[in-house]
Amino acid sequence: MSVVARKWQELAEIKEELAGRDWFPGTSGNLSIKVNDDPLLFLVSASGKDKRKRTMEDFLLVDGEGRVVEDTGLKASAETCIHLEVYRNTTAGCCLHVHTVDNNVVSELYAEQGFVTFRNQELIKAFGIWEEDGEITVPIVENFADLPTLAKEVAGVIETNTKAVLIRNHGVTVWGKDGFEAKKHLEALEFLFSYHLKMLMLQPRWTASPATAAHA
Ligand SMILES: CSC[C@@H](O)[C@@H](O)C(=O)COP(=O)(O)O
Ligand SMILES: [Zn+2]
Repeated sequence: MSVVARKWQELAEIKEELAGRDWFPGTSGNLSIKVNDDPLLFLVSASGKDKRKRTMEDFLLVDGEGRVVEDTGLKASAETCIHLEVYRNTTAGCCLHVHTVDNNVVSELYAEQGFVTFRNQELIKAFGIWEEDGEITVPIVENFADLPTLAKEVAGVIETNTKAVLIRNHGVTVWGKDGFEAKKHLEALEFLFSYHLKMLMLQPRWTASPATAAHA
């Protein structure tokens, strides 16, 4: 099996799992997986499709400039430029983007602060953070209809330890060294978002930490 075929299958399986969680409402979301480092080549989902369906046309091969390598008449994800920035600025091997109610609400709650930090949660270990007081911070950027502008915003907040970026009232973009790690990071983050919002609903004055007290 060729590398492209292998990576295609890996991404298709991840897509199916995320679809099973209902994380692709209204054709939203996109996924990519690196096929080659240098020159950069990655598979990215086709634009505007129902990502809950598995077809032979789900992904397109794209180069380091975001250009489709082989014209199949399909369009690569409108947000390919964001995936491109992730590959340019990190060592990611896979990048996942989903719109969920939880990630949208958290992005809106902490938009002014520009980030959200999670502490005191076992699942923080999913990010490879094993310290007693480990924490994970997710930067939040404004949403822009102009996608090259949005991609630059995302690139601008990526630091060495950044694993994800929240886009305000839009969704989250998460990555990992491979498909397994990217999915692990995404699942852990959505757990943290959901826990955070449930605690706030039960105890409106609850704060995960002083650093996330902006809503109090
Ligand atoms: C109507 S879905 C929202 C889209 O504008 C976009 O944010 C998205 O996530 C999917 O875009 P796509 O071009 O299909 O990859
Ligand atoms: Zn989106």
